[in-house]
Amino acid sequence: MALSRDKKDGRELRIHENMDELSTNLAEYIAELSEASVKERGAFAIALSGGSVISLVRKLCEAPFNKTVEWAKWHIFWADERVVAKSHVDSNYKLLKDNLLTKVPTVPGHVHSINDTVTAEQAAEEYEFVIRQHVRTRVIDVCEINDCPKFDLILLGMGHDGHIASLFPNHSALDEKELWVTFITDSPKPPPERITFTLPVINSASKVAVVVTGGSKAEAAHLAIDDIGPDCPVLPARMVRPTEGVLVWFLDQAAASKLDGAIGFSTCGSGSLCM
Ligand SMILES: O=C1O[C@H](COP(=O)(O)O)[C@@H](O)[C@H](O)[C@H]1O
Repeated sequence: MALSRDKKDGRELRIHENMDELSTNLAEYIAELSEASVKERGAFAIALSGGSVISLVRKLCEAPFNKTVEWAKWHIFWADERVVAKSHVDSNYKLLKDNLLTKVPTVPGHVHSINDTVTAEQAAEEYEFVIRQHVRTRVIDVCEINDCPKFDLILLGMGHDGHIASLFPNHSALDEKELWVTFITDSPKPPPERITFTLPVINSASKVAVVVTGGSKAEAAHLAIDDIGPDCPVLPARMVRPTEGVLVWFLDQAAASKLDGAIGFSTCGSGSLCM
């Protein structure tokens, strides 16, 4: 069992001894949310990002998840996408297709990737339109506070610089308040052209999970999670604060190594961490 720590403000930290434990715990979490959403609303609307988190969701292709999850009820979106061809190695769609979509019985018509034949600006506009249609039919729930889409789960990774989705530090896209999906053409991490959910959409989700692994992201995890005080740099990951929803951080021990109190994490039995 992973160490689970609840922060005062409703955030939850789950710290895992190794990647296998993390991916199992993440798969269980996603499967439980899927089951609950299907029972309550008849659908599970999930938005995923790209990057290293996708190798961790591969566990869903294994037993028991491959058989128990109601894949036909999944409606799959991307929290961010690189504006490249779907067959390109940088495509977040291709990453998920290769790692999950070709291995479990999702419904092709429920997989909502961007139009890769238009500009980043047009792709963002079209993608927002697609999401609006799904909110209208309540395949995606709606947040009563701001009428934003309320995804059942938004699954994010975090970059070394603290970026989430394609929202990078000090970028004007972080200030977007009206649009649900915006575009950038100057991503500091290649490729430059991307579309991304905006913070209002991310923070309207029912559940947001941020997955961070590896010691090279430990400093960013510390700056994103701990109470740093007024001099804290503005990290996009720190701006993930679901208004009504729940935020869960999934970390491995290396990524958690610089968190306040990390000195007290120790192994206490097979696969467990305790403080
Ligand atoms: O460019 C991106 O980077 C982040 C983080 O990727 P990682 O490989 O360092 O985990 C990812 O979450 C995002 O979707 C992607 O477009």
